[in-house]
Amino acid sequence: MKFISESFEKRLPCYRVLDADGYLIPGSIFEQVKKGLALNMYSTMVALQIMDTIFYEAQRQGRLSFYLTSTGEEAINIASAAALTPDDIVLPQYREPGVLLWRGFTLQEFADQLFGNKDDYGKGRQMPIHYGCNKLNYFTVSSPLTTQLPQAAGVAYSLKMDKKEACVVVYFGDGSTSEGDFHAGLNFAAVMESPVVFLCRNNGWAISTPVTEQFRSDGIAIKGQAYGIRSIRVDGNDALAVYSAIRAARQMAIKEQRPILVEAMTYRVSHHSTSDDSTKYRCVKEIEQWRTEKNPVTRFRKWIQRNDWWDDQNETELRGNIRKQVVEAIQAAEKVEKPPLTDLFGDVYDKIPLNLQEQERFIRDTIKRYPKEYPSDVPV
Ligand SMILES: Cc1ncc(C[n+]2csc(CCOP(=O)(O)OP(=O)(O)O)c2C)c(N)n1
Ligand SMILES: [K+]
Repeated sequence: MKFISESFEKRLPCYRVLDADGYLIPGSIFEQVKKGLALNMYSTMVALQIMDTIFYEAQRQGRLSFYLTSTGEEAINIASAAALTPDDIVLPQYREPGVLLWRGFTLQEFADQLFGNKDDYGKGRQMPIHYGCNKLNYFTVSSPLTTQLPQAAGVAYSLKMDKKEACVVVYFGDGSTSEGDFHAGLNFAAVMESPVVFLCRNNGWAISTPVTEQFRSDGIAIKGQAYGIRSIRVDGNDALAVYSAIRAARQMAIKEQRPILVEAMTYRVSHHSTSDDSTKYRCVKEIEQWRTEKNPVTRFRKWIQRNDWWDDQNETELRGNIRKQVVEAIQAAEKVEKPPLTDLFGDVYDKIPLNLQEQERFIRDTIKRYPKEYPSDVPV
């Protein structure tokens, strides 16, 4: 009689290419990244940083109702996006706007969604940061955690039936793996042999819940094996490692028609969102260390600068340009009128159900009674 041990003698290794100081680790195997691609990746990481900083401040000024940054997870966002082709379908959680940025979503399109104006594709019906874009193969962010995983298994199965040269990439956090949908999604994809890359951003925290209170396993990658899914753990703050791992995962998913699980180790440097103060549950020293020494954008910059592809002047120009573009996008989005009130109720159900009809009557009455409390520019 032999029980399988609940623990492993050794933790799963973590795939790395660049060390903490941006030097190539001798002997590491990785996909070459040429100058053009490297500079595009770096510029987009910086754009994500700046977009996050300015939108976050706009929320603090009361101009936006909500915001959430990807600070510390720029390499996972951009390097994974760079490893895909535009035909690959993305099912995001909410901390991956960099994937959309990489695919060409403009700063104006981001700002329009955040302000919920009439140019927003969601017609202002979603909270800020719930981006989505049909033409860029990016499903709309949905707040209920982990619903995107079983959906991804299904979307990938449809690619399989259509014999497409593409896969699905589905993003989620460590906390999301505690939902039943995580297990349903992995098992479904394994059994149905769906070409999907499950990309877990293991950033240590699910709002105030640390991973130590989330699971007793050696992280997430090990769980793939239990479902019969090939898996890897990768340093999520190492853009070259993320790029290579996702390229390989995508290739295997499509060629071998199978799911792959990637666990990217990182840290959520920002507060969970603008509704959170993370210094209430974690120490400031830890946050600062990840913001500075372990910063994925700085690490990648050291590598491109050592290759003589980048200098301080390039940096100043890039940052100045992007800052200007973000501010202009905010100013333009603020001026665009809100969608008409009818859009709040139509366009979801074929026939508007009774409870929604009642809600519509209620809000119209309320606006009539308290006209000063509602913006006069909302067309009814
Ligand atoms: C089903 C469900 N339960 C709880 C929440 C509330 N909630 C929103 S974000 C979050 C933390 C998720 O953490 P994780 O998946 O690790 O992603 P991260 O925010 O760290 O990127 C929680 C609990 C929710 N949105 N949906
Ligand atoms: K979801």
